Amino acid sequence: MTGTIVRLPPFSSPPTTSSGGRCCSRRRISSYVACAKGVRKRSPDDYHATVRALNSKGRTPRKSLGQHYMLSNEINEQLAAAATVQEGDFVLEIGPGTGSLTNVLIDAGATVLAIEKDPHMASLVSERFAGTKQLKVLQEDFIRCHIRSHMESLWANAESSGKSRYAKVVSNIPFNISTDIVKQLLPMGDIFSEVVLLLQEETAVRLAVSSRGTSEYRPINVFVNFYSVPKYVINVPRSNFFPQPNVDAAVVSFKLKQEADYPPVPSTKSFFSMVNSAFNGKRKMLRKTLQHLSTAANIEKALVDVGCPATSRPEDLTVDDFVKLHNLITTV
Ligand SMILES: C[S@@+](CC[C@H](N)C(=O)[O-])C[C@H]1O[C@@H](n2cnc3c(N)ncnc32)[C@H](O)[C@@H]1O
Repeated sequence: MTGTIVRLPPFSSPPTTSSGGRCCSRRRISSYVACAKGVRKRSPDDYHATVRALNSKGRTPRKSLGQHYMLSNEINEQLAAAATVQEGDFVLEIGPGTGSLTNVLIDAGATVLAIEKDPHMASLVSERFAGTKQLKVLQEDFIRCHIRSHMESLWANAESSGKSRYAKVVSNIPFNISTDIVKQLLPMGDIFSEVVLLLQEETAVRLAVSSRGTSEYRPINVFVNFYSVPKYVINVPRSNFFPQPNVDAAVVSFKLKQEADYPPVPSTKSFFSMVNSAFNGKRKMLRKTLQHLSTAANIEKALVDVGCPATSRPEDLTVDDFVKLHNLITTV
């Protein structure tokens, strides 16, 4: 891939929203950036910075790394605003790419730890911000890295200056590993206060909107609501990325709970194991799917004690209902 010059469409004037005068569907940029309703505004600076950054390394975006670069500075600012990033904050950014979001975070006064798997992009972003004390770039795979120890070392200096030992996560992450990232981050309420991610729209809806009683309700919803308070922030049309993905995206924020605020279960391992079993037969009643844990009669009685019908299916239960049921029918 190295040596291939990335050609974005020529750009001579900033496209604006459909309500904002000049339309983005003008011929010059039409091949990559289709006019879309909703948020889409960017300055020529963002656009040219992305082109320059990619061209300087002769990089073609890699599909396997989910490299769809954000072209809209306005959306980067909305990501930062969703986490209320401000002077003195510590921010973890997963996958800085060309550094367009990194730039917004640094401008807001945050100290940023950026973890980038692609060595070319890691060196690109390091060069772009060379000399900036507010940024540390690590070339690592986030899924495999020891994020706790990285955060500890970031805090090591700051502790003497009395800054908080909490960080925020603000990232435009690769869609193909977004669920793994969410699963890794949400139980880290002891080091992260909020997590704001740009996700595939479908994933965003699944994680932040699907709720009890809907056919989309899954174990992941119990997990997300156990560890956090999720919020769907804004839809981001696919036309804001280069190269354009086949799907739209959305910003989701997760306010992380501290351990003391987790629903009270003696063992999270046992709890989530029960939740997974409960959803194994989604259309089946819990008295059947949880038979390995207790007798059908016990499960029915526990469900009634929880305040649910004895014939409940998994999609009928809130997180609290699952917690109470777990604590009644397991002996962990
Ligand atoms: C969707 S792009 C976003 C780039 C940039 N933040 C932006 O908004 O334009 C995802 C970025 O994550 C990087 N990436 C992919 N897998 C990763 C991993 N496992 N750990 C860290 N970074 C990863 C990619 O190389 C790419 O730079």
